[in-house]
Amino acid sequence: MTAPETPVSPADADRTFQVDLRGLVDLLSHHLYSSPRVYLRELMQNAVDALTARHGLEPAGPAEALGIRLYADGSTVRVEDDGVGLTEADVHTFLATIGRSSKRAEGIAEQRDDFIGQFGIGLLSCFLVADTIHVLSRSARTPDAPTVEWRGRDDGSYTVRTLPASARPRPGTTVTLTPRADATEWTRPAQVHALARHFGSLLRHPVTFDDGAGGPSVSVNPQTAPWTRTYPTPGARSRALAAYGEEVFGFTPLDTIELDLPAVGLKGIACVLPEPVPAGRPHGHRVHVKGMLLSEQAQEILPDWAFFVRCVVDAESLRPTASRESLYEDDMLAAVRDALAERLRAWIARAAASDPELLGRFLQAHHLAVKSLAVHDDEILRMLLPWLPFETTDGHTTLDEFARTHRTVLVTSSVEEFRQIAAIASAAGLGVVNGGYTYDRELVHRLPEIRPEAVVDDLDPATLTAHLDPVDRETELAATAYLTVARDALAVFDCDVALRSFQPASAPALLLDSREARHERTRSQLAREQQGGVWGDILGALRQEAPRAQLILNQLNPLVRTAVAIDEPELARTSAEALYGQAAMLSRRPLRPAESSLINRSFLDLLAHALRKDS
Ligand SMILES: Nc1ncnc2c1ncn2[C@@H]1O[C@H](COP(=O)(O)OP(=O)(O)OP(=O)(O)O)[C@@H](O)[C@H]1O
Repeated sequence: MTAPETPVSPADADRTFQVDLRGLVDLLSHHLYSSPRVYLRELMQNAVDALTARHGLEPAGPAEALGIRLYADGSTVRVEDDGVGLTEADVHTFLATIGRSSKRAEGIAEQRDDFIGQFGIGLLSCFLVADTIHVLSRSARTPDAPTVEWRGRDDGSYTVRTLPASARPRPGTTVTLTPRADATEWTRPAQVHALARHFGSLLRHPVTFDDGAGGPSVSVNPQTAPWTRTYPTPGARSRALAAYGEEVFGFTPLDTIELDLPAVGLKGIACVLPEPVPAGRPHGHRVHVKGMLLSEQAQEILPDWAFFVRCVVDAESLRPTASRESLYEDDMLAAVRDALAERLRAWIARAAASDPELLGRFLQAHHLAVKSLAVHDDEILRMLLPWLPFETTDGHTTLDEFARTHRTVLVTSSVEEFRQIAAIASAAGLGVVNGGYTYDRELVHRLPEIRPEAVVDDLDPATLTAHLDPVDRETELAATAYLTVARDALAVFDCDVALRSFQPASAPALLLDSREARHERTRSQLAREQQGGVWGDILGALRQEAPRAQLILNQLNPLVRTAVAIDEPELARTSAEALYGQAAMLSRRPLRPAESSLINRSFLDLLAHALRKDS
C-alpha cells in the first residue's frame, strides 16, 4: 500500500464552512422572496445605497446629476449607477463574501439608518433569473481608481479582473445579467420597466429606463411623492392626494388623511375606504422605505381596528427584514403604529366635531365595524357612540337623536322581543332600541357614560305589560268565562291570558315572551319528563321560577270584543288558539311544531265554522 499523497489533517484542525451557493439560492427563492421579480428591487436598492454612500463621501457634490439607469433589451438586463463604486478589495470583501455588507461595516454604525440594505445577501437574488452576475465598478474614493470587473457564477465561483480606468469613464457600478431562458417572464423589457415603476416610483434619485429600441430613455419616477409637492390651494392638495390614492388602490377614497411623523421621517396618506370591509379580509398598506417600495400588504403599521383605511407611506427609519417584504417588529415600529393610530383617531374626532356630512358617510359604510371597535375602545366609544345608527321604535336613527326625544331609552335583549313589542311600545309612547344585534345592547347601556342625563333601561315583557292600561272591572268580569277557556287552551304553552287596552286598536293580541323564559320552560318540561333519572335531578336543580308567556288581548280591538262575548265553548277555545297563533307569527320567531299544528287546526276549525254558518 502506498501512503496517501495528501497529509491527513489533525482531528482538531480548524476548518472553514463550505457554502453550497445553489442550495442557498434555492432557499432564498423558496423561503425568503415572494417572487423572482425582487431581483430588480435588490439591484435598484443597491444602486440607491451606493448613491447615498457617494453623497456621504462628497456632501457638496452634484447629487441631482447622479442617478440610476436601467436597460433591458430582451437579451440582457443592466442596472447602472453613479454611486460610490467598489475597489478591488471591496469586491473581494463585499461582493464575493456572502453575508458581508459594507452598510454595517465598522465606523458607519451611525450611518446605518441611511441605507436600505444591511444583510449582504440581496445580490444573490440575481441568481433567481440569471446564472452569472457581471459587475463593472469604479470607486469614487480615489480619483484614478481602476475599473474592476467581477463575474460571479451560481456554482459559487467568481473571477476578478482589473481594467484601465477608461473602461468605465466615471465612478459608479454597472450590474449586467444575462437572463436564463426560464426567467424571461421577469426580464422582458416591458416587465423590467413595469417592475422599475412599481418598486421605484417614489425614489428620490433620477431613475431612467431604456428598452434598447433606439428611442430616448424614459423616466421611471418623473414626479416626486404627491405629499412632497406644493399646491396652489389646500383643496388642490387634497384632490391630488385623493387622485394618487385612487391610482394606487383603485378606489375613490371617502376622504384622504395626511400622515406626517417627523421623528421617523414618515410621510404619506391614509385613504378611507368608501365601502364596508368584508370581515377577515386582510387589508394591506403600501410601505416605502427611503422611497423604495417594500411591501404592498404590510399590516403591521396600523392596529387591527384601523380596518377602514389603506395607507401609502414612505419612511426613512423603518427597518425592513431580510426579505425586504415586511418590517422588523421593534420599538420604532410600535411607536409608529401608535402615532398613526392617534392620527386616525384625530381624524374621527374632527369629523365628529365639525363635519357631520363626512361622519355620516363614514358611519354609513363602517358602522358595524365601528360598533365592534367601540365596545373595546373607550375613546372611539366616546367620540362615535352618539352618532351610531340603531334600529328603534322611531325607525333607524342615531342614539343621540333618539335620546333627545326619549327621556328613558329602553332596550330589548333580542330582535324577537323588539319585533313583538315595537308597535305597541311606540303607540304607548315608549322609546325602544332593538338591542338584539351583536354589540347593540351593550353599547346602548353605555350611553350614560357620554350623556349623563340619559337613562337607559332594559325592556322586558313585564315592563311593557305595566304600561298597558287595565280594563275596568265590569269588562273584566264579563270576559272571565272567555279568559278561563283561553287559559285552559293555552296551558300547554305555559301561557297566561289577560285583557288590557292598548294602541294600536288594530292589533288584536300581543304575545309577550322572552327567550330566557322559553328556555326555562323547556328545561322544566324536560325535568318533568325525566323525573327520577340523573338528568331529571340535574335539570330539576337548575329550575328557576320562570315568567310565563302572556297573551294580552286588546279590549280596543273589535274582533277581541266579539270573541270575549262568545258563549259557545268550542268556538271560544278555537278563537283563543287562533289569536295566540296570529300573535306568535307576528313576533317572527321560529314556531315550535306544537304551535304550527295549533295554527293549522284553529284555521281549519274557524273555516269549518264559517262554512257551517253560511250553509
Ligand atoms: N451598486 C453597487 N454599488 C456599490 N456597491 C455595491 C453595489 N451593489 C452591491 N454592492 C456591495 O455589495 C455588498 C453586498 O450587496 P448585497 O446586495 O448582497 O447586500 P446588502 O445590500 O449589503 O444587504 P442586503 O442583503 O440587506 O441587501 C453591499 O454591501 C455593497 O458593499
